[in-house]
Amino acid sequence: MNPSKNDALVTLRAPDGAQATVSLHGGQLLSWIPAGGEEQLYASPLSVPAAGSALRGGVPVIFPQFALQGPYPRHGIARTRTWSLVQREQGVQGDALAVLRLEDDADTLRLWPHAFALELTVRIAGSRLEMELAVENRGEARFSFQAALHSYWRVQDLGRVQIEGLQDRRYCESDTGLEGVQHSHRLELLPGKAIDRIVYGPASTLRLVELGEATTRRLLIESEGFDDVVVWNPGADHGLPDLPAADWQHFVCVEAAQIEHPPVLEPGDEWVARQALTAR
Ligand SMILES: O=P(O)(O)OC[C@H]1O[C@@H](O)[C@H](O)[C@@H](O)[C@@H]1O
Repeated sequence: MNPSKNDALVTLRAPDGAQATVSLHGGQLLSWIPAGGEEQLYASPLSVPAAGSALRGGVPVIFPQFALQGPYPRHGIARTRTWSLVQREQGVQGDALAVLRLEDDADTLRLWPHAFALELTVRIAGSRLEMELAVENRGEARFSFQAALHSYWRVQDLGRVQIEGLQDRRYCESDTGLEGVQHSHRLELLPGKAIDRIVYGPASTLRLVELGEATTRRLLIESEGFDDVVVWNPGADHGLPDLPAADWQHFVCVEAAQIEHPPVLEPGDEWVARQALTAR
């Protein structure tokens, strides 16, 4: 990501040195550096904010549709819109937080005919990041939706990465429709080979583990309210114009998601889900 081309960045700094950057374009967390630690998120250097398009990297918000599982724009309408900053606090509780909001307007109503509000809260302190997504029905008719926090976790070398905690869960490969059950505790990624898998609930605590020469990096991923998880990497033959050719090996998406059972919201009702990350 080229920050100089993005004048809508909100930076957060906690008293202990933890830092984060959020883009109003897409309401998207782009960077998270735990106190005394290293960047945890991948953001493509070829991705620039542009009206109607999504940034590649960080944590795009998927709402109200996952991928092309319905008639609306791919991954919904939130990641391509400009959000507002409604609250920013630094140091009050020893942490830093930002609250971003997106409401329906004439454009969103053309794309998805419902009155809604989304609020994304990002809070950092020490080695922890918390993200909360709230969806409110501001209209007069009920609606259902899918949602995800499409998190691009930065890794040094995808070949050394495994995801722990998905055992005994059903999955579906999005590209082939192949269904199965994840039997082993560890999902090892095959470098160069694409993976695009929805793992269905119930939610559990996951660990992203990268085995290094000298040290092992661990990211604890806890979610609440999101039943499903998407594991995605486009592989070596990705052909994505906004991703450098070799960068597939420097991230894996582990997305907290609500896909299989879309929540139904009555007028005035709210749905809230969270993910919390701890870097170790
Ligand atoms: O290129 P996009 O629209 O950002 O989508 C990236 C990927 O996002 C993942 O969530 C989907 O499972 C993949 O199918 C998709 O390719």
